[in-house]
Amino acid sequence: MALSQTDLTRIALDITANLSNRDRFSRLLTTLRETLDCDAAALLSFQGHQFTPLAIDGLSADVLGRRFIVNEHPRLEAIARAGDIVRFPADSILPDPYDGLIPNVDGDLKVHACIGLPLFANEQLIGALTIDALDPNKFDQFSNNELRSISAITAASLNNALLIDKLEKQANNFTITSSKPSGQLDTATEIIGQDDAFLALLNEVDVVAATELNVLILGETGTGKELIAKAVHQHSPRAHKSLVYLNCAALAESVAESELFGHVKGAFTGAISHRSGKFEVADKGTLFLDEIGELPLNLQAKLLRVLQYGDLQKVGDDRSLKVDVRIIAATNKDLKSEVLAGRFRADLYHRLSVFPVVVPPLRERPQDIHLLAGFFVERYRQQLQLSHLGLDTAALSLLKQYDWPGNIRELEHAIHRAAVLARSAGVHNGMCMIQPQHFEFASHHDEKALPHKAIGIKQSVTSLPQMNLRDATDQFQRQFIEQVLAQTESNWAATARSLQLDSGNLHRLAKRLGLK
Ligand SMILES: Nc1ncnc2c1ncn2[C@@H]1O[C@H](COP(=O)(O)OP(=O)(O)OP(=O)(O)O)[C@@H](O)[C@H]1O
Repeated sequence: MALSQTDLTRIALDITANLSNRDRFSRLLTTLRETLDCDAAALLSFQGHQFTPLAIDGLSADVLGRRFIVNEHPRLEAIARAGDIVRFPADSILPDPYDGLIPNVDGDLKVHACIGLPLFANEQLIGALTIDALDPNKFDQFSNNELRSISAITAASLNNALLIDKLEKQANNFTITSSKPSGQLDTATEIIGQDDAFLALLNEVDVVAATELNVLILGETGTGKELIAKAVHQHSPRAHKSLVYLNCAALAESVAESELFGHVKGAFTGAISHRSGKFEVADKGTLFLDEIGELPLNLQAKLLRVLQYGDLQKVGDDRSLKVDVRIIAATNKDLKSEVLAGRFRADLYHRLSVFPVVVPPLRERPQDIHLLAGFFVERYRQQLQLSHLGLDTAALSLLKQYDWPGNIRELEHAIHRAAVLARSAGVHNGMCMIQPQHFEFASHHDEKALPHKAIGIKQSVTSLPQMNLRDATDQFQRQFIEQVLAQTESNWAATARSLQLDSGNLHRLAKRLGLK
């Protein structure tokens, strides 16, 4: 027997230690790695055809943020189906999901020892433990029965943790679903983040969601305000009703009032039929007013009236209409200064800011960078149909050094672009690796605190030659808009005027370029 009673007792004690789940699982994995003398180990939970890493040891930090959809990863699929320990032959042709993800080991993991231990509770698969070693004979000394004992102890611990999570409604695996129009399938977006401040925010979301209070979501661009707004709605008693979205920055002045409140036939030239506004569509549900700081003053007065009395008038109609709508508003502006500057009504501000929620910028959540990076790497691995996509250690540390003025959206775009460049650089040993040079900011990352706006257009044009025309044009537009935005202190309406663009068009362009 290769495993002693003491080893098993040590494993059992580790998981009963009075620690948070996260710490308990990391400790368990460290003990397992030492006991089994393996090079990498991972504990994953299983839900809805997906494995989610809960703790990893010996693997690249970004693995924690990856979400492994079972039918995309043949080894994990084999573990999920097996019902018992799976020992993969050292030369198994099934690709290993961790290929290239063991730091300091060349991308090629092809011949190595790998065992999967499915974890069950009441005959239901709740997770898996995977152990990998570079020496192909490493695990020969352990009998299946010994491995089953480890599996049973781990499964019991995981099951307990999941039950506690459920009871406490812990918010660290918040998932929100978004209904796509025209009968498309619902997609789920997980809100990734384990930083303490971020978990506190998710807790606030849970608390306020249960009430009828209006919510004001504050935070820099790209921090995830829209995702938080969806989470508030989906955790609220209105979840079964609509969540209606309106971007106040994209409202063309001529139709803004009708967009919000609707119009009756003949109200103005072109009003050939009755039209419901967003408020009416959101009746009994939630209206999400994104970029509320951009709402023109005349409409602020009308919005205030609906919030005060719950009734509205359609354009061209004298009658008023009662609506029951919960408002969630979001802005990346400092609304208090907007009030002081006379650009935002104080009374509306007070109505909206009953429950302000502040989403922290990514640079204040440094521990979440590798999670989010892993999450997006796996997303673009799938989208680009690559069998393996890794982020090398230097690239990951570069991501951690950068200050992310465009926050999570910028990180997502950076990973997408880097994945495309890594793919074009070629696949080696079945592995595609994202490296520091695949990030746009790599060349000036020493100037960490340097905001985007300070990067001279001329300077970056000289570093464009390996791009195609479209990417180069996008980059130029992005930087040009950023410079004008900097001059207007992030006032989108003023930026649109300066660029002589319609604000709706600027909004769409900025979204496409990843600026919004
Ligand atoms: N915690 C998170 N986990 C996973 N994805 C996230 C998270 N936060 C944001 N994202 C993703 O980042 C992108 C930007 O998020 P979102 O649109 O919610 O930001 P925002 O703060 O509303 O931006 P803006 O102020 O520019 O409208 C989206 O693709 C979103 O899905």
